[in-house]
Amino acid sequence: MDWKAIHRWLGLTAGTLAFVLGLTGSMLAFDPVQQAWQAPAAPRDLSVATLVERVTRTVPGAEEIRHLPSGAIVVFSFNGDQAQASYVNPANGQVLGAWQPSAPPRWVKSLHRSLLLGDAGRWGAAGIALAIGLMCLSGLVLLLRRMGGWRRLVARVRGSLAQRIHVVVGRAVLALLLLTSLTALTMSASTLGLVALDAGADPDVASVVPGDTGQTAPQSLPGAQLPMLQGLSIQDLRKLNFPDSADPVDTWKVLTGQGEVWIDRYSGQTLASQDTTFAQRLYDWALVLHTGEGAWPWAVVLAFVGASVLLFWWSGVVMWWQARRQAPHITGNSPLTQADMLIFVASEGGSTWGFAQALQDALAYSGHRVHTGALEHFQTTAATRQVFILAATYGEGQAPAHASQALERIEKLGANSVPVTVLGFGDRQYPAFCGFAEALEQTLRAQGWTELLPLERIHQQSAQQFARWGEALAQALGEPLVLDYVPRVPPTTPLTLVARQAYRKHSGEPTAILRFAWPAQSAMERLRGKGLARFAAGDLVGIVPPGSAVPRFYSLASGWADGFLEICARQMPGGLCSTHLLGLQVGDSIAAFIRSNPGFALPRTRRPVLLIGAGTGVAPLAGFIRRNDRHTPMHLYFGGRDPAQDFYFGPEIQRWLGEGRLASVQAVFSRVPEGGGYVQDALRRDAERLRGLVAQGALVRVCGSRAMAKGVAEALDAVLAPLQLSVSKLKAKERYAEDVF
Ligand SMILES: Cc1cc2nc3c(=O)[nH]c(=O)nc-3n(C[C@H](O)[C@H](O)[C@H](O)COP(=O)(O)O)c2cc1C
Repeated sequence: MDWKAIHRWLGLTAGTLAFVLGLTGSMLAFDPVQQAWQAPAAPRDLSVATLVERVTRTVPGAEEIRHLPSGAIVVFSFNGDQAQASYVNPANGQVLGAWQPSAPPRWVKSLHRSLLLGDAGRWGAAGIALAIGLMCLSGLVLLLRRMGGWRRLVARVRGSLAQRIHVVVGRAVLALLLLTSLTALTMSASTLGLVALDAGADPDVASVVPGDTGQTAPQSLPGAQLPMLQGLSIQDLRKLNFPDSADPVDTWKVLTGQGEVWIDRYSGQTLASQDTTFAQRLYDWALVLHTGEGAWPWAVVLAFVGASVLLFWWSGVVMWWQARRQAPHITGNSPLTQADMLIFVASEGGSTWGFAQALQDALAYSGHRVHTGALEHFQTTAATRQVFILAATYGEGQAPAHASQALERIEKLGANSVPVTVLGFGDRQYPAFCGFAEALEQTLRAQGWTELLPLERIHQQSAQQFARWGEALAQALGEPLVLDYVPRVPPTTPLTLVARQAYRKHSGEPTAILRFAWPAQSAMERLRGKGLARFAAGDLVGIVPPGSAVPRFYSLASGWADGFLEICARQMPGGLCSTHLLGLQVGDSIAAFIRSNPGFALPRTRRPVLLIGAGTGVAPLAGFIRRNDRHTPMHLYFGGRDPAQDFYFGPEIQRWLGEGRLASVQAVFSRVPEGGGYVQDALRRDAERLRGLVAQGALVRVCGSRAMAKGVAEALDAVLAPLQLSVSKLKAKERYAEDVF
């Protein structure tokens, strides 16, 4: 079943009306809260008989006593021709003031119940309640799929702001919202007459007038002397009707949660009783659960649930809009049966379609007929010469929703001689990096499909990595091929260089720590989301060099709170961006934007933190240490080549040690005698100590080249084996994150 389509379709249609119900529901929820404040609640141990006695004294002509869900007591009376309803203090019967039926304006109620459309509207409102229930169910399925199962349901949420809001709010209120929609349906069923709640006609009862004594009119028993009322606690009473003074055969009528009872006004005997039906009890429960009547703390919860619909609706629409913007608009698609090159895509957020378009354009440019489609349509035709699968991974190594059946489909199809090449898209911060692409690769090979290129895995939609894959592809095809993927670049802000510290002036590639300032922003600009986004150490700054549309990303060595933006840039041979950066003079500007890297950010923690970095990879780690005002025990392992050349942040590191921001540092250098080798060698030597830190719950952050990160992971796997732990287990617990380049 396509849960996503159901969820999205319902959200965009019924969701907009659900937003109205949520808003009005929230407003209505204030009523029980206000009611609870209006009059004192009756004490628990008060008997109805005592209350009747007090009321008879203070309210002449009392006809009815109601015990409101809020706990307050209201007495209805007739004073001459004047009907009155007053709050009464149950402790002494004193009249407190006139009773106001209900505070919220009628139209709010009417909008909530029937959209101001009478009976047809009631059906509409019930339909929306049903739709909300279905959205809750489909939402749960999608939530589980996104997070990767029940066990990971509470894990940190990733994605765009709208996605995070949708998921976080969903986790908090899904069950409550489902309950609200079910209770609404229960209530609608009775209002629409689908179930009968009437207990049936009142029994035909009458008080028996005692035999004529010949002198006076027969005396009614005062309410205070009725045995039934003496034994009835006010907590159980809902409503008590006094016998009509003008009708000698009228009776007392008592309504409780259990049912109705009629009492003879002379003898105090019970004349008849009627039990509450199951349907009535159900309705009563639904009423309390849906309205919070008589349970003001619950009403407050309901107000939040109502308001959450607003957030759902807004974030849902934004998510839909974002997905639409990224939706596949493949241009220049050839018909499947005529294409010699097929591209199949599996994407959740839509970005992989952009890569497919670049591949399609490049292949078409070299004269191929190319067809691009979604992976669930995987197939080959007589014309097919090559197949490429571009697949993103979600959840814990899962397929994007639309391609959830693709593996099974491929398993059922027999292989033929057409080579199928898989290109995975993912993020190294997830334990199952490109897990779905790997599963596809395995299945295809097991089925006997050949390949033009082995599986390649693209980290964080890297345009550079994709271009390198394109070069390998061009070589394998024996054709000139240029993959020109132009990512969508957010608006940039000019940053001005305010300081630079150069390293390696004499040998090796020049490197510099560059510090930038950003233009001042007014509060209004910030509100409108203009200017540089706030950032923390470990987030990325995207820099668009002049003459290119493709940004390069650098890890940030500072946070917004530091008041400057700092990176450590190394000259890449022939690198457009690094040449630009290293050529900057103080006062020059660059065009930049922020990309958050939430998986790598360091949460506030008291646990020990193990920071492992090599070369310029120490930059984000330096940013973490710089902000460590709380003196969390941070331990740094730094790997360089030569302390005279590339001990980046060396003097600062010494200072941070002295200030207690850094608990210890192990710096090793691979190109000098007795330098200590590589950083992974230092880890192996410190195995015992590291096991101790990890056993204390340490968080680990690793930053550096891909080869270095691999070496570190292997070394730590060996170190942690005696603890029955591994890097992938720590990753799954979100205790280990890498930032590799
Ligand atoms: C909620 C969520 C879960 C993800 N799970 C994984 C994962 O388990 N493994 C992985 O390698 N990448 C994972 N990613 C990263 C995406 O696969 C990666 O960003 C990909 O480029 C997105 O492509 P798309 O926009 O076409 O869907 C996840 C991303 C999100 C937002």
